[in-house]
Amino acid sequence: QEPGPVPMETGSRRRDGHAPKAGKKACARFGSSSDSDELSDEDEDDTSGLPACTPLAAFLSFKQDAEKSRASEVQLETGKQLADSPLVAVMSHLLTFLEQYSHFQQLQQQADQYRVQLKRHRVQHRRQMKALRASYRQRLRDKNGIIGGLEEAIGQQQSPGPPSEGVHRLVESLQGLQGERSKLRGELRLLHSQLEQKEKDRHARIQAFQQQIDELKGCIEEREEELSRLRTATGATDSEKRVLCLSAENESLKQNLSVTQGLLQQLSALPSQSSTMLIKENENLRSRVQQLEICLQQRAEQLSQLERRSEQSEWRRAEELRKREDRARELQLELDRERAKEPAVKYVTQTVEVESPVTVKQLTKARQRNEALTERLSNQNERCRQLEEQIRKSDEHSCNLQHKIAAYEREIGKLREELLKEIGHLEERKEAAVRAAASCSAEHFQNLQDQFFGLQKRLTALPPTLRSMKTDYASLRSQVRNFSEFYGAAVNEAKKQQISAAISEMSEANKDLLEKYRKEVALRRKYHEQLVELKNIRVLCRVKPVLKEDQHEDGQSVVVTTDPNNESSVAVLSKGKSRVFELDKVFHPQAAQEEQVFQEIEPLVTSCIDGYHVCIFAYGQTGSGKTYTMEGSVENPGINQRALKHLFGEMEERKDMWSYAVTVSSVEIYNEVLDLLSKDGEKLDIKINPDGTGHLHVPGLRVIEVKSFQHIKKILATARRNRITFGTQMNQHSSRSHALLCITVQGTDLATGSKTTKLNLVDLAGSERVWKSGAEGERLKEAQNINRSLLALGDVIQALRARQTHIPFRNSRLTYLLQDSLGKGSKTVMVVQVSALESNVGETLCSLKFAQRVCKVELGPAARKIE
Ligand SMILES: Nc1ncnc2c1ncn2[C@@H]1O[C@H](COP(=O)(O)OP(=O)(O)OP(=O)(O)O)[C@@H](O)[C@H]1O
Repeated sequence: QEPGPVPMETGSRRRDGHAPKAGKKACARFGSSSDSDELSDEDEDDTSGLPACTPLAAFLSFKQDAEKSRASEVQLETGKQLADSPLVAVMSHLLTFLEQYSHFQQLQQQADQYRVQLKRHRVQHRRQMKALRASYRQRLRDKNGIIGGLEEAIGQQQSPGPPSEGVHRLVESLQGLQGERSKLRGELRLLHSQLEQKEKDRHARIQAFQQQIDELKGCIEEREEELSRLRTATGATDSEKRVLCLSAENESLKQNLSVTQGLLQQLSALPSQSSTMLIKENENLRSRVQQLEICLQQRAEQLSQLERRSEQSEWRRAEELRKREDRARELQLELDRERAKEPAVKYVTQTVEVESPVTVKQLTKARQRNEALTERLSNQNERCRQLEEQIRKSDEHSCNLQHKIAAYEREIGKLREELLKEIGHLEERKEAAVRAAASCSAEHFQNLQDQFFGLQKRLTALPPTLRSMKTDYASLRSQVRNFSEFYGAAVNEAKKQQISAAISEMSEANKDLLEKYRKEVALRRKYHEQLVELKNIRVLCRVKPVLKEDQHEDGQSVVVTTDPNNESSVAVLSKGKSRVFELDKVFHPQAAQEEQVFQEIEPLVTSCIDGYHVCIFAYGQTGSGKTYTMEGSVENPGINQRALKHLFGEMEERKDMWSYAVTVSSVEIYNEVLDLLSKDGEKLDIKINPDGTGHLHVPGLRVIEVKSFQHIKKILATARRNRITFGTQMNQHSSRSHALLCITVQGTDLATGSKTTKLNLVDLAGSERVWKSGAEGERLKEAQNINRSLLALGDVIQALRARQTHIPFRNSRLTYLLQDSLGKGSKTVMVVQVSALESNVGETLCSLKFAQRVCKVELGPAARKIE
């Protein structure tokens, strides 16, 4: 049963586990909320509830379809379907996982929405705070203006004259207002600090909330990862874990949901707190305004009292003035009356003057009194004028004050209206914000509740599914267990069969290979023998190891290298270039005398017994190890001794069929030909044998017949002792001559006749550069002779290579003596000795070039010397 299209594709979360673009965008914006305080309109639009078409809905519809089709399938093919039930169980597993996955997606969406909502609330709160602060500032400014105006008025009142009692009171009231203002300022500061504190608390709470959301998100992501892992992974043992994990996840989801609800309630509580704070502040402001109004009314009353008092004092003054005027008029009238009675008075006065001095005195007193009264009257008049002036001024002042009070009252009325308007506006906005937040919170709460109920329903529906999954899983596990056993047995069987087949195949192949290898070896041997027979000259190269005594120059490097994978090539590094020489065989510096070097020579020595002339000679610069290779040391003998030992061994093996006679002679070519085996070092010469064979011989040369290997060892020791050596700068025991050990083997077989063969073992003197070896006098002469004879050998080789008709054997005693060995029908081996040191690179190159030339020489097929 195919599961059909994957429902995840229709959801807002993609298969690769990334959040959808809108959600991501909201997250990114929320993360960078510190950068921008304002929330864009787009953000506000984004957060209007859950999406209508969720992946869960799509998934559920898909699941229903799948279940329907599954039921129909079950009805149709009951017996057959039972066999496929594990597959169906796996499908239901997968569907449950998908359900969980879509639920995780929903949770994440909710978390995103919470974040956006929180941000919006925060922005709104900030706006409100900002407006409140601005209104406070404005009010403070207005009050400052009012107080400034009052202060100005007081200053104006104080400047013209001495302040009256009313003015004092006004100043006092102004001072009270100023105190009030400072108090208000203090309150405002307190409010500011409280606001800041609240802001900080709110910020901390928002951060804590954000952290919780992040944790929730991380948890959801972990679950997602785990789900994806579970989804991708298959296998029987994981299913049980999956069931446990899912139940644990459901529990944690429940907890998360309750936490989120609590956070939401907190969120919805936040705007109401801010609104209560605003109401309180508004009330405070109103009470302040009322206080100010009361204060103003009091001041108005005070002013009216002042006016009344001033009116009363004016009236009193006017009354007193009137009384005084009346009195003055009465006095004037009395005076006039008195004046009118002048004669009588005059008479009386005269009488009085005449009659009584007492009366005169009384008269003067009366006059004085009259003058004082007149003065008093004038003073009273002056005082009245002053009072009138003062009354006029106080009238003017009170009029001004009344104007100002009216203006203040107007301003206060305006302010009150504005303030009321503002308060009303703020209240409206606050109520609208509270209403919006409450509706939004209620809506979200409702949504969350719905989801919670949905989740609860699903959770209640989960256990039977889990039980069915468990049973399916148990059956699957038993199947898988049986399958693994069966599979293991089958695999073991197959492996055994495979292994045995492979072993038999391998042994067959090995047999074939062995056979082929044997054939190859035989063929190689055959071809090699054919080649040797055809070419009959082989060139071997031996590289001398770097010894301690050779490193007398510091910083000498090794320039000759051998290739372990290619035994016929040697490379020389000269002037930064590597030159490779191809020879028949190259021995590496650590090659042993027996194991490597002699083994290569051994077949040739054997062929000497078989009836061939064999010549082995060592060539190379002085000190390169020629004598070491040919003679060797007492502990580690060279080719000479090993060849003779091998020869005697072979003869011993063939003694039943053959009888052998071996003779040995040894000559040294040192300026002259000398016999190394005679005691006095007799001088000899090379001649053609008079026996008619055309072979060369040295008349007078001591030829010793040897019977055993021990005997020959003694002869070799004698020859070594008699050989001329001197110390040079290149070699402490430099051989100053070419030494030739000539072994003649005469074998006799009654059936086939007899044969005589020669084995020439030649240790040539080393070529040397006299400026290097420091040769002088006798050594110089020796060196010249040596080099001359080696040159002659080079010429012979060149002629042989070029297949010239005339080979210049007679140009030197060396070539003359080696004529038989280098001529046609012989088997020859040249061992080229080279030094690996950089200081000898020139000589090494010369030796190797010569060796390569020799390599190209063909002596023609070897011929058995059977008589
Ligand atoms: N393969 C080797 N292993 C160890 N020592 C060696 C080897 N080859 C040469 N020597 C040492 O190097 C020194 C010089 O060698 P040798 O006398 O054989 O050189 P040479 O070519 O015969 O020189 P000359 O032509 O002057 O007689 C000797 O002391 C010898 O023991």
